[in-house]
Amino acid sequence: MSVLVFDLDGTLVSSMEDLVVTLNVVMTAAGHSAIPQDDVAHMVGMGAKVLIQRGLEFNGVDWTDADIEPLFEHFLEHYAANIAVHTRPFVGVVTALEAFRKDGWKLAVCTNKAERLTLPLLTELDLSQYFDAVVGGDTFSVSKPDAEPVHGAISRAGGTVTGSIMIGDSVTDINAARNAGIPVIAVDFGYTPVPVEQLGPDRIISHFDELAGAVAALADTPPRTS
Ligand SMILES: O=C(O)COP(=O)(O)O
Ligand SMILES: [Mg+2]
Repeated sequence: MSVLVFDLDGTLVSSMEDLVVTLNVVMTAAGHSAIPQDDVAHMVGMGAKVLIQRGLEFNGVDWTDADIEPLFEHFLEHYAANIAVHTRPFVGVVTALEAFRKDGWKLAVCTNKAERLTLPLLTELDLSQYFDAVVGGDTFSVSKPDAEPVHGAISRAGGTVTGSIMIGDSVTDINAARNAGIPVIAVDFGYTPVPVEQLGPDRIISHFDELAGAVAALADTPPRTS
């Protein structure tokens, strides 16, 4: 049984505005400057702790692990309370997920967002029902681009690595898919400092309407491992 493994932020959902609001609440409360959204878009994809670290570096602040913890706690508290103010599924997501399920695909989420944020966000947006498994950045001891969360998502969804496909928006997802030994489709509307064209995904889509065609084209392609 094959699994479509979806990244979350920048792939299934447009979450940038809510992430920026929370990051800037945290930054300004700690006495640092707010960061413009276009710059934050280059910092998302490795979870909230890395987002905070990159935000501090953007503000020229030297940080230690001890500095990050209270900011992370503040981030979790504020983001959990404001998780879907602006965040919505990208256009065509629900139609595509329904069609894939009808066609017999298992579906999973594999995100670097913490599990305790990921599950409520999916519920809030009425997306939980479509997924056989949800893996967050802290579900396993390692996160994407490591292969383990991708393999974990596939096995928790009841599927096999062979035939499964990753869909993501950043270098982290593309490398995670490569490490996991599965093909990867990149969306070109997500959050990445490097255009996905330069990252060598197996296919690129610009709208969820194009996903079925890309999946069909890859379904019988042997996996690349480099
Ligand atoms: O950085 C994050 O919060 C998670 O991002 P992802 O869903 O793109 O893995
Ligand atoms: Mg992403």
